[in-house]
Order: sequence, then C-alpha cells, then structure tokens
Amino acid sequence: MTSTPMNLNCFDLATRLKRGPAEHKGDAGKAILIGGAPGMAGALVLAGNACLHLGAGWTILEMFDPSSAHADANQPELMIRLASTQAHDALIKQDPDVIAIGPGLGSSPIAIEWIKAVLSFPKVPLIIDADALNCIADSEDLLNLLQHRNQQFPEMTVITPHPGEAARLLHSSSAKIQEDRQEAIHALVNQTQSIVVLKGQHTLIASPQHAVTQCMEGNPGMGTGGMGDILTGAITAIAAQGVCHQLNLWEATGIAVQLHATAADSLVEKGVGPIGLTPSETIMEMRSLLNKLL
Ligand SMILES: NC(=O)C1=CN([C@@H]2O[C@H](COP(=O)(O)OP(=O)(O)OC[C@H]3O[C@@H](n4cnc5c(N)ncnc54)[C@H](O)[C@@H]3O)[C@@H](O)[C@H]2O)[C@@H](O)CC1
Ligand SMILES: Nc1ncnc2c1ncn2[C@@H]1O[C@H](COP(=O)(O)OP(=O)(O)O)[C@@H](O)[C@H]1O
Repeated sequence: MTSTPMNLNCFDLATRLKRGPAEHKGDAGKAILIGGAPGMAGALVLAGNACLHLGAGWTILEMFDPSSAHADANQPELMIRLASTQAHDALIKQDPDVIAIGPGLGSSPIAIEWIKAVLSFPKVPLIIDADALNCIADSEDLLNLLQHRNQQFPEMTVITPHPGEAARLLHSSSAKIQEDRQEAIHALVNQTQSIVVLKGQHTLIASPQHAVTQCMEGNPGMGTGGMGDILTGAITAIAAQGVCHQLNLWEATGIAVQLHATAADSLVEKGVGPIGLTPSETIMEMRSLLNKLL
C-alpha cells in the first residue's frame, strides 16, 4: 500500500532569491533553452519568456526553426539564435549556468545531437521536458547517457513528464500512469535516476534522494498548450539564480512547481480563467507572486 505523500510547501525557500544591492546579471545566471522546431517555435518562446520574467540573468534560446531564429520585437530581451549544428561546441562556447531542453524540440537528427550534447555537459543543472523525453524514451543510448549523468552528478537533472510522456518512458499508457501516479513516479525515478516532476492534477515530485511530495495547488484551467513549457522556463530561471543564491535543483524545482500552480489558482480567483487562462498570463502572475515571497 502506498502512503500519502507530503504536501509541497517550499515558498519559505524563495526568500533566498532576494537580491543584494550590488548584485548583477552574472549573479542571476545564464540560462540556455533548446527547442522550437518548425511549427513549435512558440513552445520555446514561452519557456524563454517564463525564464526571463522569473529572473534569469541571461536567457538564450537555441531555436531550431530558422524562420523564428531572430530577435523578437515583442520580447527583445530574449537572445534568440539559430541552433548550431555543432551542439557540443556551442555549449562550451556559451558556458551556461543552467540548461533546459525539450519544448517543441521535435526528434530530428540535430535534436538528438543536442540531447547527447546536454547529457554529456558536466555539472550544470539540466531540465529535460517534452520532446527531449520522447526521444529518450525511444533510445536506449540516450537513456544510458541520462543514467550516467545522474551517477556522475546526482540531483543535477530534472525531468518534467506529463502523463503522456511518462507513459512513453515507461512503455505504458497515460491511463495506467494516472491509475497509480505514485507507482509511476517511483518507476521513473528508478529508471532515470533523475529528479522527476510528474505533472497533472496534484503534480508529484521525487528523486533518488527525496521522498515523494505532491503539489496541492493548481486547477483544470491549466490544461492549455504551453502551460508545461512555462513550468520548464520557471524551473530554469530559479535554478539559474539558485547557483549564487544557495538553492539546489531539488529546491528550485519545488519552488517553481508550487509557484506555477499557485499563480494559476490566483488568476482563477480573479476571474481570469479557468476557461481561457493562458500560459502568458500565468508567467506574469508567477512574477508578481515570486516578488511578494521575497
Ligand atoms: N505553442 C507551441 O508551439 C506548443 C508546442 N508544444 C509542443 O508540442 C509537442 C507535443 O507535446 P504535447 O504535450 O502537446 O503532446 P503529447 O502527444 O506529448 O501529449 C499529449 C497526450 O499526453 C497525455 N496527457 C498529457 N497530460 C495529461 C494529463 N494531465 N492527464 C492525462 N493524460 C495526459 C494525453 O494522452 C494527451 O493526449 C512538444 O514538443 C511540446 O513542447 C506544446 O507544448 C503546446 C504548445
Ligand atoms: N487539472 C489540472 N490540475 C492541476 N494542474 C494541471 C491540470 N491540468 C494541467 N495541469 C498542469 O498544467 C501543466 C501542463 O503541462 P503540459 O501538459 O506539459 O503542457 P504543454 O506540453 O502544453 O506545455 C502541468 O504543469 C500540469 O501539472
């Protein structure tokens, strides 16, 4: 019989993000987010917008869609580049503090090259979402690389599957995952050795070193394309600032998951949703809530 998980309650940790008067963008961290294949550039822009508005020092998008790989007039702060075909060299040159891969990534050969490169990039916090998870589910080599990374650098990688992605990783079905979400998250932790965020109502978080916790916030208004992409961006931003603000990836993930769901609840209370609640509105509410927590 599985026990009831502890409720996620980590807003106190957010005070560590308070900035000293002399802090600069170098202290807020350099984040690189990778994805945005043709037709799904918006997924990467949403993740990037969340990362920017939640405080990363630099937000760099390695964009796969050539027609979207240019400065965005609506969000000129984002550094949007056409993803290099030399993924490993590009990472070394940019020297990121945190990496996220997956939103709208697709499964092209260059996408696989980038997944290999990030899994082999040492020590920095890594967030893996969406298509990057689907590619890992389809490749024993990539799964081995993920496991190896976690052996070398424990608790430095978080995966954020929704039940569909979890089902692909576990060669199961979304319905089966939802039947016993605790069993599913244990299986995902065992399989990948990562911090795992199993999304959906009452998102679960667990890792090889931490028992399962569940997020009691959130609502069905969050069932909108792009809502998971902004969670990826939020974890990335908080992990980037965490490097200089003494928050590890487990803590950064917990703050981001709770902030994301609480922001959506707060918007619904104000009448913005549940119907028609957008990820872009949720980004701004997360920013507002985060600043109140400091
Ligand atoms: N603006 C954009 O360009 C967007 C692009 N997106 C990208 O589109 C690609 C495909 O991702 P999708 O997630 O849309 O499609 P998927 O086919 O990966 O997942 C959808 C399926 O997962 C299952 N599922 C998901 N959440 C569930 C839940 N809470 N409970 C039960 N079952 C659940 C359901 O079976 C659902 O049909 C990804 O690369 C993603 O990043 C999406 O993020 C949406 C926005
Ligand atoms: N009914 C719900 N209750 C609480 N949270 C939800 C609900 N439906 C969706 N969510 C949340 O919304 C987000 C959706 O993520 P995801 O499915 O990855 O979206 P996308 O791939 O479109 O970006 C997750 O954080 C999930 O936990």
